[in-house]
Amino acid sequence: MAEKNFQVLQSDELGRYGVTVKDLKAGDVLLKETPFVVGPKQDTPVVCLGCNIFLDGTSSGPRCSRCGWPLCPDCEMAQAPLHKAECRVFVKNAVKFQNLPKEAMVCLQLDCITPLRLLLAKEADPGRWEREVSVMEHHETIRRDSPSWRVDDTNIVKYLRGPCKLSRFPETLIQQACGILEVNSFEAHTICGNPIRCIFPTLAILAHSCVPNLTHTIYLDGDFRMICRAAVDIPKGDMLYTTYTYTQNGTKERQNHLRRGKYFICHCQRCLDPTELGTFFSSPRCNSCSSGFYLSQDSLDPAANWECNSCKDSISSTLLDEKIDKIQQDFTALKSQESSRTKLIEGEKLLKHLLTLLHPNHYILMSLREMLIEMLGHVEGCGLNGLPEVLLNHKIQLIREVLNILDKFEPGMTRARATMLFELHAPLAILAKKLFYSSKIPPSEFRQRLLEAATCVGEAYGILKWEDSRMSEGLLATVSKKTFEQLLNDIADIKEM
Ligand SMILES: C[S@@+](CC[C@H](N)C(=O)[O-])C[C@H]1O[C@@H](n2cnc3c(N)ncnc32)[C@H](O)[C@@H]1O
Repeated sequence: MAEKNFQVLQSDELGRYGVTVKDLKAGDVLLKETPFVVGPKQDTPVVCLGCNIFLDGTSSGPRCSRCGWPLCPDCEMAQAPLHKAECRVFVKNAVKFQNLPKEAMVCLQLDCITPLRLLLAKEADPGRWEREVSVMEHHETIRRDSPSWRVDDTNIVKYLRGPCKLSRFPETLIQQACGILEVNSFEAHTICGNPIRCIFPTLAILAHSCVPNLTHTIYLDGDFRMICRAAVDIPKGDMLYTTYTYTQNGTKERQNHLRRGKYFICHCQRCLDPTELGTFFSSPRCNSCSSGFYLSQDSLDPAANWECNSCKDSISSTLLDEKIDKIQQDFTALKSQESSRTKLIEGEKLLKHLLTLLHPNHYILMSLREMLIEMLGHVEGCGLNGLPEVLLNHKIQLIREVLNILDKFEPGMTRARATMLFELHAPLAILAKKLFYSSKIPPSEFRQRLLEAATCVGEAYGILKWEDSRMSEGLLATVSKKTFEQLLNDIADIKEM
Protein backbone atom coordinates (compact mmCIF):
# COMPACT_ATOMS: atom_id res chain seq x y z
CA MET A 1 0.00 0.00 0.00
CA ALA A 2 1.45 3.39 -1.01
CA GLU A 3 1.29 5.38 2.21
CA LYS A 4 4.55 7.32 2.12
CA ASN A 5 2.87 10.71 2.32
CA PHE A 6 0.28 9.80 4.88
CA GLN A 7 -0.35 7.72 7.92
CA VAL A 8 -3.49 5.70 8.54
CA LEU A 9 -5.12 6.32 11.92
CA GLN A 10 -8.38 5.07 13.38
CA SER A 11 -11.17 6.61 15.45
CA ASP A 12 -14.57 5.45 16.69
CA GLU A 13 -16.35 8.09 14.60
CA LEU A 14 -14.43 7.82 11.31
CA GLY A 15 -13.00 4.29 11.28
CA ARG A 16 -9.69 4.46 9.38
CA TYR A 17 -8.62 7.86 8.05
CA GLY A 18 -5.42 9.49 6.79
CA VAL A 19 -3.21 12.34 8.01
CA THR A 20 -0.18 13.80 6.24
CA VAL A 21 3.26 12.93 7.54
CA LYS A 22 4.84 15.92 5.78
CA ASP A 23 3.88 19.38 4.54
CA LEU A 24 2.20 19.13 1.17
CA LYS A 25 2.06 21.99 -1.33
CA ALA A 26 -1.00 22.40 -3.58
CA GLY A 27 -0.45 20.08 -6.54
CA ASP A 28 1.88 17.65 -4.72
CA VAL A 29 1.11 14.01 -5.43
CA LEU A 30 -0.24 12.20 -2.38
CA LEU A 31 -1.00 8.81 -3.87
CA LYS A 32 -1.02 6.77 -7.09
CA GLU A 33 -3.13 3.65 -7.27
CA THR A 34 -4.70 1.18 -9.69
CA PRO A 35 -8.25 0.07 -8.93
CA PHE A 36 -9.13 -3.34 -7.55
CA VAL A 37 -12.26 -3.32 -9.67
CA VAL A 38 -14.02 -1.15 -12.27
CA GLY A 39 -17.56 -1.57 -13.57
CA PRO A 40 -20.97 -0.11 -14.34
CA LYS A 41 -22.93 1.75 -11.67
CA GLN A 42 -26.17 0.41 -10.27
CA ASP A 43 -29.42 1.12 -12.15
CA THR A 44 -27.55 1.84 -15.36
CA PRO A 45 -29.19 1.71 -18.79
CA VAL A 46 -27.80 -1.00 -21.09
CA VAL A 47 -24.09 -0.27 -21.62
CA CYS A 48 -21.20 -2.03 -23.33
CA LEU A 49 -19.43 -4.23 -20.78
CA GLY A 50 -16.12 -3.24 -22.36
CA CYS A 51 -16.17 0.55 -22.80
CA ASN A 52 -19.46 1.49 -21.11
CA ILE A 53 -21.09 3.35 -24.05
CA PHE A 54 -24.88 3.13 -24.15
CA LEU A 55 -26.12 0.22 -26.27
CA ASP A 56 -29.48 -0.78 -27.67
CA GLY A 57 -31.04 -3.10 -25.08
CA THR A 58 -33.53 -4.65 -27.51
CA SER A 59 -32.80 -7.75 -29.56
CA SER A 60 -31.23 -5.51 -32.25
CA GLY A 61 -28.40 -4.35 -29.94
CA PRO A 62 -24.80 -5.59 -30.36
CA ARG A 63 -23.84 -8.52 -28.15
CA CYS A 64 -20.73 -10.51 -27.18
CA SER A 65 -20.38 -13.41 -29.62
CA ARG A 66 -19.39 -15.73 -26.77
CA CYS A 67 -21.81 -14.99 -23.89
CA GLY A 68 -24.49 -12.85 -25.60
CA TRP A 69 -24.25 -9.97 -23.07
CA PRO A 70 -24.07 -6.34 -24.28
CA LEU A 71 -20.77 -5.54 -26.01
CA CYS A 72 -20.08 -3.00 -28.74
CA PRO A 73 -18.41 -4.17 -31.99
CA ASP A 74 -15.11 -2.41 -31.11
CA CYS A 75 -14.89 -4.15 -27.74
CA GLU A 76 -15.90 -7.45 -29.37
CA MET A 77 -12.99 -7.02 -31.83
CA ALA A 78 -10.57 -5.99 -29.07
CA GLN A 79 -11.74 -8.81 -26.74
CA ALA A 80 -12.28 -6.18 -24.04
CA PRO A 81 -10.20 -7.21 -21.00
CA LEU A 82 -12.76 -5.78 -18.55
CA HIS A 83 -15.44 -8.19 -19.78
CA LYS A 84 -13.37 -11.37 -19.85
CA ALA A 85 -13.89 -12.72 -16.33
CA GLU A 86 -17.69 -12.47 -16.24
CA CYS A 87 -17.90 -13.66 -19.85
CA ARG A 88 -16.35 -16.99 -18.81
CA VAL A 89 -18.92 -17.34 -16.01
CA PHE A 90 -21.84 -16.54 -18.33
CA VAL A 91 -20.61 -18.98 -21.00
CA LYS A 92 -19.85 -21.81 -18.55
CA ASN A 93 -23.22 -21.56 -16.82
CA ALA A 94 -25.26 -20.60 -19.90
CA VAL A 95 -26.47 -17.34 -18.28
CA LYS A 96 -28.44 -15.50 -20.93
CA PHE A 97 -28.95 -11.76 -21.19
CA GLN A 98 -32.67 -10.98 -21.45
CA ASN A 99 -33.28 -8.33 -24.10
CA LEU A 100 -35.30 -5.35 -22.94
CA PRO A 101 -38.29 -3.53 -24.43
CA LYS A 102 -37.39 -0.31 -26.26
CA GLU A 103 -38.76 1.96 -23.53
CA ALA A 104 -36.71 0.42 -20.67
CA MET A 105 -34.65 3.08 -18.89
CA VAL A 106 -32.53 0.87 -16.63
CA CYS A 107 -31.21 -2.66 -16.90
CA LEU A 108 -31.30 -4.43 -13.52
CA GLN A 109 -29.43 -7.43 -14.97
CA LEU A 110 -26.32 -5.26 -15.15
CA ASP A 111 -26.46 -4.57 -11.37
CA CYS A 112 -24.64 -7.88 -10.81
CA ILE A 113 -21.66 -7.05 -13.05
CA THR A 114 -19.47 -4.94 -10.73
CA PRO A 115 -20.09 -7.09 -7.59
CA LEU A 116 -19.32 -10.18 -9.70
CA ARG A 117 -16.11 -8.56 -10.98
CA LEU A 118 -15.16 -7.76 -7.38
CA LEU A 119 -15.71 -11.37 -6.30
CA LEU A 120 -13.77 -12.72 -9.29
CA ALA A 121 -10.95 -10.22 -8.59
CA LYS A 122 -10.83 -11.58 -5.01
CA GLU A 123 -10.21 -15.06 -6.44
CA ALA A 124 -7.64 -13.74 -8.91
CA ASP A 125 -5.72 -11.70 -6.30
CA PRO A 126 -6.52 -13.10 -2.84
CA GLY A 127 -3.49 -11.36 -1.31
CA ARG A 128 -4.62 -7.84 -2.29
CA TRP A 129 -8.20 -8.66 -1.29
CA GLU A 130 -7.04 -9.77 2.16
CA ARG A 131 -4.67 -6.83 2.72
CA GLU A 132 -6.64 -3.97 1.22
CA VAL A 133 -10.24 -4.82 0.36
CA SER A 134 -11.58 -7.20 3.01
CA VAL A 135 -10.87 -4.52 5.66
CA MET A 136 -12.91 -1.83 3.90
CA GLU A 137 -15.90 -0.42 5.76
CA HIS A 138 -19.20 -1.81 4.44
CA HIS A 139 -21.59 -1.03 7.31
CA GLU A 140 -23.03 -4.53 7.46
CA THR A 141 -25.16 -3.87 10.56
CA ILE A 142 -26.88 -0.72 9.26
CA ARG A 143 -27.18 -2.08 5.72
CA ARG A 144 -28.97 -5.23 6.95
CA ASP A 145 -31.96 -3.00 7.86
CA SER A 146 -31.73 -0.83 4.77
CA PRO A 147 -33.62 -0.99 1.45
CA SER A 148 -30.22 -1.48 -0.31
CA TRP A 149 -29.70 -4.84 1.42
CA ARG A 150 -33.11 -6.15 0.25
CA VAL A 151 -32.66 -4.85 -3.31
CA ASP A 152 -29.14 -6.34 -3.51
CA ASP A 153 -30.44 -9.63 -2.10
CA THR A 154 -33.02 -9.89 -4.91
CA ASN A 155 -31.05 -8.47 -7.83
CA ILE A 156 -27.54 -9.65 -7.02
CA VAL A 157 -27.24 -12.32 -4.29
CA LYS A 158 -30.07 -14.50 -5.62
CA TYR A 159 -29.07 -13.90 -9.24
CA LEU A 160 -25.41 -14.85 -8.74
CA ARG A 161 -26.17 -17.88 -6.57
CA GLY A 162 -29.16 -18.93 -8.72
CA PRO A 163 -29.00 -18.54 -12.52
CA CYS A 164 -25.23 -17.85 -12.46
CA LYS A 165 -24.67 -21.00 -10.32
CA LEU A 166 -22.07 -19.23 -8.17
CA SER A 167 -23.03 -20.86 -4.86
CA ARG A 168 -19.30 -20.89 -4.01
CA PHE A 169 -19.81 -17.24 -3.01
CA PRO A 170 -21.72 -17.20 0.31
CA GLU A 171 -24.58 -14.71 0.70
CA THR A 172 -22.66 -12.70 3.32
CA LEU A 173 -19.64 -12.38 1.02
CA ILE A 174 -21.80 -11.12 -1.87
CA GLN A 175 -23.47 -8.61 0.47
CA GLN A 176 -20.00 -7.56 1.68
CA ALA A 177 -18.99 -6.94 -1.96
CA CYS A 178 -22.19 -4.90 -2.51
CA GLY A 179 -21.57 -2.91 0.71
CA ILE A 180 -17.93 -2.23 -0.18
CA LEU A 181 -19.03 -0.92 -3.56
CA GLU A 182 -21.80 1.21 -2.11
CA VAL A 183 -19.69 2.81 0.62
CA ASN A 184 -16.31 3.12 -1.11
CA SER A 185 -16.76 3.55 -4.87
CA PHE A 186 -15.35 6.55 -6.70
CA GLU A 187 -17.03 7.64 -9.89
CA ALA A 188 -15.12 8.16 -13.12
CA HIS A 189 -16.38 9.08 -16.57
CA THR A 190 -15.37 7.06 -19.59
CA ILE A 191 -14.40 8.80 -22.84
CA CYS A 192 -18.01 8.63 -24.02
CA GLY A 193 -18.99 10.48 -20.83
CA ASN A 194 -20.84 7.65 -19.08
CA PRO A 195 -20.14 7.12 -15.39
CA ILE A 196 -18.45 3.99 -14.03
CA ARG A 197 -17.49 3.09 -10.46
CA CYS A 198 -14.03 2.12 -9.27
CA ILE A 199 -12.62 0.77 -6.02
CA PHE A 200 -9.30 2.32 -5.01
CA PRO A 201 -8.72 0.69 -1.63
CA THR A 202 -6.11 3.20 -0.37
CA LEU A 203 -7.84 6.34 -1.65
CA ALA A 204 -11.02 5.08 0.00
CA ILE A 205 -9.38 5.13 3.44
CA LEU A 206 -9.41 8.93 3.38
CA ALA A 207 -12.27 10.63 5.19
CA HIS A 208 -14.97 12.77 3.66
CA SER A 209 -15.39 16.54 3.97
CA CYS A 210 -17.81 18.87 2.18
CA VAL A 211 -14.74 21.10 1.65
CA PRO A 212 -12.12 18.59 0.48
CA ASN A 213 -8.39 19.37 0.50
CA LEU A 214 -7.54 16.73 -2.15
CA THR A 215 -8.35 16.23 -5.80
CA HIS A 216 -7.89 13.13 -7.93
CA THR A 217 -7.80 12.19 -11.59
CA ILE A 218 -8.59 8.78 -13.06
CA TYR A 219 -6.79 8.00 -16.34
CA LEU A 220 -8.68 6.01 -18.95
CA ASP A 221 -5.74 4.35 -20.65
CA GLY A 222 -6.60 0.76 -19.86
CA ASP A 223 -5.76 0.22 -16.21
CA PHE A 224 -7.73 3.21 -14.82
CA ARG A 225 -4.81 4.38 -12.68
CA MET A 226 -5.59 7.20 -10.30
CA ILE A 227 -3.41 10.05 -9.07
CA CYS A 228 -4.50 11.95 -5.97
CA ARG A 229 -3.00 15.39 -5.26
CA ALA A 230 -3.21 18.08 -2.61
CA ALA A 231 -5.65 20.73 -3.87
CA VAL A 232 -4.38 23.26 -1.32
CA ASP A 233 -1.32 23.47 0.94
CA ILE A 234 -1.75 20.85 3.69
CA PRO A 235 0.50 21.12 6.75
CA LYS A 236 2.08 17.99 8.24
CA GLY A 237 -0.31 16.25 10.64
CA ASP A 238 -3.52 17.61 9.02
CA MET A 239 -6.36 15.30 8.08
CA LEU A 240 -6.76 14.39 4.42
CA TYR A 241 -10.18 14.77 2.89
CA THR A 242 -11.74 13.67 -0.36
CA THR A 243 -15.42 14.30 -0.93
CA TYR A 244 -18.04 11.56 -1.30
CA THR A 245 -20.80 13.90 -2.41
CA TYR A 246 -21.49 16.84 -4.72
CA THR A 247 -20.08 19.97 -3.07
CA GLN A 248 -22.40 22.23 -5.09
CA ASN A 249 -25.48 20.88 -3.27
CA GLY A 250 -26.92 22.49 -0.15
CA THR A 251 -26.38 20.91 3.28
CA LYS A 252 -29.71 19.09 3.33
CA GLU A 253 -29.06 17.29 0.02
CA ARG A 254 -25.45 16.47 0.93
CA GLN A 255 -26.45 15.12 4.34
CA ASN A 256 -29.21 13.06 2.74
CA HIS A 257 -26.84 11.55 0.22
CA LEU A 258 -24.19 10.74 2.83
CA ARG A 259 -26.72 9.30 5.30
CA ARG A 260 -28.49 7.11 2.72
CA GLY A 261 -25.54 6.05 0.56
CA LYS A 262 -22.55 6.16 2.93
CA TYR A 263 -24.32 5.59 6.29
CA PHE A 264 -22.89 8.47 8.31
CA ILE A 265 -23.68 12.01 9.38
CA CYS A 266 -21.09 14.53 8.26
CA HIS A 267 -19.96 16.92 11.02
CA CYS A 268 -17.61 19.00 8.89
CA GLN A 269 -17.37 22.74 9.61
CA ARG A 270 -19.53 23.53 6.60
CA CYS A 271 -22.31 21.13 7.62
CA LEU A 272 -22.34 22.36 11.23
CA ASP A 273 -22.63 26.00 10.14
CA PRO A 274 -26.17 26.95 8.97
CA THR A 275 -24.64 29.76 6.88
CA GLU A 276 -22.32 27.22 5.14
CA LEU A 277 -19.15 29.20 5.86
CA GLY A 278 -20.87 32.57 5.52
CA THR A 279 -22.21 31.89 2.02
CA PHE A 280 -25.93 31.43 2.86
CA PHE A 281 -25.82 28.71 0.19
CA SER A 282 -29.16 27.15 1.28
CA SER A 283 -30.97 30.30 2.45
CA PRO A 284 -34.22 31.68 1.04
CA ARG A 285 -35.12 35.31 1.68
CA CYS A 286 -37.38 36.00 4.65
CA ASN A 287 -41.13 36.21 3.90
CA SER A 288 -41.69 38.81 6.61
CA CYS A 289 -38.91 41.37 6.39
CA SER A 290 -36.99 42.80 3.47
CA SER A 291 -33.47 42.27 4.71
CA GLY A 292 -33.19 38.83 6.32
CA PHE A 293 -32.52 35.26 5.24
CA TYR A 294 -33.77 32.02 6.75
CA LEU A 295 -31.19 29.79 8.41
CA SER A 296 -31.75 26.28 9.75
CA GLN A 297 -31.91 26.12 13.53
CA ASP A 298 -30.03 22.81 13.37
CA SER A 299 -28.38 22.11 10.04
CA LEU A 300 -27.91 18.40 10.84
CA ASP A 301 -31.63 17.90 11.52
CA PRO A 302 -33.68 17.92 8.28
CA ALA A 303 -36.87 18.53 10.30
CA ALA A 304 -35.56 21.60 12.18
CA ASN A 305 -37.33 24.96 11.79
CA TRP A 306 -35.67 27.80 9.90
CA GLU A 307 -35.43 31.29 11.40
CA CYS A 308 -34.82 34.69 9.80
CA ASN A 309 -31.41 36.07 10.80
CA SER A 310 -32.89 39.57 10.97
CA CYS A 311 -36.52 39.60 12.21
CA LYS A 312 -36.48 36.07 13.74
CA ASP A 313 -39.56 34.97 11.78
CA SER A 314 -39.72 31.16 11.88
CA ILE A 315 -40.78 28.76 9.12
CA SER A 316 -41.16 24.96 9.25
CA SER A 317 -38.83 22.75 7.21
CA THR A 318 -41.89 21.32 5.42
CA LEU A 319 -43.01 24.74 4.15
CA LEU A 320 -39.49 25.70 3.23
CA ASP A 321 -38.92 22.41 1.36
CA GLU A 322 -42.14 22.95 -0.63
CA LYS A 323 -40.98 26.42 -1.62
CA ILE A 324 -37.51 25.20 -2.66
CA ASP A 325 -38.91 22.15 -4.50
CA LYS A 326 -41.18 24.38 -6.56
CA ILE A 327 -38.28 26.69 -7.48
CA GLN A 328 -36.08 23.69 -8.28
CA GLN A 329 -38.78 22.22 -10.55
CA ASP A 330 -39.11 25.49 -12.51
CA PHE A 331 -35.36 25.63 -12.95
CA THR A 332 -35.07 21.95 -13.93
CA ALA A 333 -37.83 22.39 -16.53
CA LEU A 334 -35.94 25.30 -18.08
CA LYS A 335 -32.58 23.53 -17.89
CA SER A 336 -33.91 20.49 -19.72
CA GLN A 337 -34.84 22.62 -22.77
CA GLU A 338 -32.61 22.63 -25.84
CA SER A 339 -30.11 25.47 -25.88
CA SER A 340 -31.65 28.50 -27.65
CA ARG A 341 -31.96 32.27 -27.50
CA THR A 342 -35.40 31.88 -25.90
CA LYS A 343 -33.96 29.64 -23.19
CA LEU A 344 -31.27 32.25 -22.50
CA ILE A 345 -33.86 35.03 -22.22
CA GLU A 346 -36.04 32.88 -19.93
CA GLY A 347 -32.94 32.05 -17.86
CA GLU A 348 -32.12 35.73 -17.40
CA LYS A 349 -35.73 36.40 -16.33
CA LEU A 350 -35.58 33.52 -13.87
CA LEU A 351 -32.31 34.87 -12.44
CA LYS A 352 -33.95 38.25 -11.75
CA HIS A 353 -37.00 36.56 -10.22
CA LEU A 354 -35.04 34.13 -8.02
CA LEU A 355 -32.87 36.95 -6.67
CA THR A 356 -36.08 38.23 -5.03
CA LEU A 357 -36.73 34.85 -3.38
CA LEU A 358 -33.31 33.44 -2.52
CA HIS A 359 -29.97 34.58 -1.15
CA PRO A 360 -27.79 35.61 -4.14
CA ASN A 361 -25.42 32.75 -3.26
CA HIS A 362 -28.18 30.10 -3.07
CA TYR A 363 -27.19 26.83 -4.74
CA ILE A 364 -30.08 27.01 -7.25
CA LEU A 365 -28.87 30.43 -8.35
CA MET A 366 -25.35 29.03 -8.69
CA SER A 367 -26.57 26.29 -11.06
CA LEU A 368 -28.63 28.84 -12.97
CA ARG A 369 -25.54 31.07 -13.33
CA GLU A 370 -23.55 28.10 -14.64
CA MET A 371 -26.25 27.47 -17.25
CA LEU A 372 -26.23 31.13 -18.34
CA ILE A 373 -22.41 31.25 -18.47
CA GLU A 374 -22.44 28.24 -20.80
CA MET A 375 -25.01 29.88 -23.09
CA LEU A 376 -23.87 33.51 -23.16
CA GLY A 377 -21.88 34.04 -26.33
CA HIS A 378 -22.95 30.69 -27.76
CA VAL A 379 -26.62 31.04 -28.67
CA GLU A 380 -27.04 34.64 -29.83
CA GLY A 381 -25.80 33.82 -33.30
CA CYS A 382 -22.90 36.24 -32.94
CA GLY A 383 -20.39 34.29 -30.83
CA LEU A 384 -18.53 35.66 -27.84
CA ASN A 385 -16.67 38.17 -30.03
CA GLY A 386 -19.95 39.70 -31.15
CA LEU A 387 -21.36 40.19 -27.65
CA PRO A 388 -21.91 43.83 -26.67
CA GLU A 389 -19.89 45.22 -23.74
CA VAL A 390 -22.83 44.99 -21.38
CA LEU A 391 -23.23 41.25 -21.98
CA LEU A 392 -19.49 40.61 -21.76
CA ASN A 393 -19.49 42.38 -18.39
CA HIS A 394 -22.55 40.36 -17.35
CA LYS A 395 -20.84 37.07 -18.27
CA ILE A 396 -17.69 38.15 -16.36
CA GLN A 397 -19.78 38.99 -13.30
CA LEU A 398 -21.63 35.63 -13.39
CA ILE A 399 -18.32 33.74 -13.61
CA ARG A 400 -16.80 35.72 -10.74
CA GLU A 401 -19.86 34.95 -8.58
CA VAL A 402 -19.49 31.22 -9.26
CA LEU A 403 -15.73 31.37 -8.64
CA ASN A 404 -16.28 33.05 -5.26
CA ILE A 405 -18.35 30.05 -4.17
CA LEU A 406 -15.92 27.52 -5.64
CA ASP A 407 -13.11 29.23 -3.70
CA LYS A 408 -15.03 28.33 -0.52
CA PHE A 409 -16.19 24.81 -1.31
CA GLU A 410 -13.66 23.43 -3.80
CA PRO A 411 -10.64 25.59 -3.05
CA GLY A 412 -7.25 25.39 -4.69
CA MET A 413 -6.17 23.38 -7.69
CA THR A 414 -9.51 21.79 -8.54
CA ARG A 415 -11.07 20.96 -11.90
CA ALA A 416 -14.18 23.02 -11.14
CA ARG A 417 -12.15 26.18 -10.45
CA ALA A 418 -9.91 25.57 -13.45
CA THR A 419 -12.88 25.23 -15.79
CA MET A 420 -14.38 28.49 -14.52
CA LEU A 421 -11.02 30.28 -14.78
CA PHE A 422 -10.83 29.11 -18.38
CA GLU A 423 -14.36 30.46 -18.99
CA LEU A 424 -13.33 33.81 -17.48
CA HIS A 425 -10.29 34.48 -19.66
CA ALA A 426 -12.23 34.80 -22.92
CA PRO A 427 -14.73 37.57 -22.06
CA LEU A 428 -11.94 39.40 -20.18
CA ALA A 429 -9.67 39.36 -23.23
CA ILE A 430 -12.43 40.19 -25.72
CA LEU A 431 -13.70 43.08 -23.60
CA ALA A 432 -10.16 44.43 -23.21
CA LYS A 433 -9.67 44.39 -27.00
CA LYS A 434 -13.06 46.01 -27.66
CA LEU A 435 -12.37 48.81 -25.19
CA PHE A 436 -8.84 49.41 -26.44
CA TYR A 437 -9.61 49.39 -30.16
CA SER A 438 -12.51 51.81 -29.59
CA SER A 439 -10.03 54.06 -27.72
CA LYS A 440 -11.90 53.72 -24.43
CA ILE A 441 -8.87 52.57 -22.46
CA PRO A 442 -5.17 53.47 -22.70
CA PRO A 443 -2.46 50.88 -23.57
CA SER A 444 -1.49 50.53 -19.89
CA GLU A 445 -5.01 49.43 -18.95
CA PHE A 446 -5.23 47.21 -22.02
CA ARG A 447 -2.04 45.46 -20.91
CA GLN A 448 -3.35 45.11 -17.36
CA ARG A 449 -6.63 43.59 -18.55
CA LEU A 450 -4.92 41.14 -20.92
CA LEU A 451 -2.57 40.19 -18.10
CA GLU A 452 -5.56 39.29 -15.94
CA ALA A 453 -6.99 37.13 -18.76
CA ALA A 454 -3.58 35.45 -19.21
CA THR A 455 -3.30 34.82 -15.47
CA CYS A 456 -6.72 33.11 -15.46
CA VAL A 457 -6.00 30.85 -18.41
CA GLY A 458 -2.46 30.18 -17.18
CA GLU A 459 -3.79 29.07 -13.80
CA ALA A 460 -6.40 26.92 -15.55
CA TYR A 461 -3.62 25.26 -17.55
CA GLY A 462 -1.57 24.66 -14.38
CA ILE A 463 -4.47 22.60 -13.00
CA LEU A 464 -5.87 20.99 -16.14
CA LYS A 465 -2.50 19.76 -17.42
CA TRP A 466 -2.92 16.77 -15.06
CA GLU A 467 -6.13 15.64 -16.75
CA ASP A 468 -6.40 12.77 -19.17
CA SER A 469 -5.74 14.27 -22.60
CA ARG A 470 -8.69 12.35 -24.09
CA MET A 471 -11.21 13.85 -21.67
CA SER A 472 -12.85 17.26 -22.13
CA GLU A 473 -10.75 18.79 -19.32
CA GLY A 474 -7.57 17.40 -20.89
CA LEU A 475 -8.52 18.95 -24.22
CA LEU A 476 -9.18 22.22 -22.39
CA ALA A 477 -5.62 22.02 -21.02
CA THR A 478 -4.20 22.01 -24.56
CA VAL A 479 -6.34 24.99 -25.56
CA SER A 480 -5.43 26.80 -22.32
CA LYS A 481 -1.71 26.43 -22.99
CA LYS A 482 -2.00 27.80 -26.54
CA THR A 483 -4.25 30.67 -25.42
CA PHE A 484 -1.90 31.55 -22.57
CA GLU A 485 1.05 31.77 -24.97
CA GLN A 486 -0.98 33.81 -27.45
CA LEU A 487 -2.03 36.28 -24.76
CA LEU A 488 1.58 36.69 -23.63
CA ASN A 489 2.50 37.51 -27.24
CA ASP A 490 -0.36 40.02 -27.42
CA ILE A 491 0.86 41.65 -24.20
CA ALA A 492 4.44 41.83 -25.53
CA ASP A 493 3.14 43.54 -28.69
CA ILE A 494 1.44 46.23 -26.61
CA LYS A 495 4.80 47.25 -25.11
CA GLU A 496 5.99 48.04 -28.61
CA MET A 497 2.97 50.18 -29.50
C1 LIG B 1 -14.88 5.27 2.11
S1 LIG B 1 -15.00 4.75 3.74
C2 LIG B 1 -13.63 5.51 4.49
C3 LIG B 1 -12.73 4.50 5.16
C4 LIG B 1 -13.33 3.86 6.37
N1 LIG B 1 -13.25 4.77 7.49
C5 LIG B 1 -12.65 2.53 6.67
O1 LIG B 1 -12.18 2.35 7.79
O2 LIG B 1 -12.64 1.68 5.80
C6 LIG B 1 -16.39 5.67 4.23
C7 LIG B 1 -16.82 5.47 5.64
O3 LIG B 1 -15.89 6.08 6.54
C8 LIG B 1 -16.59 6.82 7.54
N2 LIG B 1 -16.37 8.25 7.33
C9 LIG B 1 -15.65 8.82 6.33
N3 LIG B 1 -15.64 10.16 6.47
C10 LIG B 1 -16.39 10.45 7.53
C11 LIG B 1 -16.75 11.68 8.17
N4 LIG B 1 -16.38 12.86 7.72
N5 LIG B 1 -17.55 11.60 9.27
C12 LIG B 1 -17.95 10.40 9.76
N6 LIG B 1 -17.64 9.22 9.18
C13 LIG B 1 -16.86 9.24 8.10
C14 LIG B 1 -18.05 6.46 7.38
O4 LIG B 1 -18.31 5.33 8.15
C15 LIG B 1 -18.14 6.13 5.91
O5 LIG B 1 -19.20 5.28 5.60
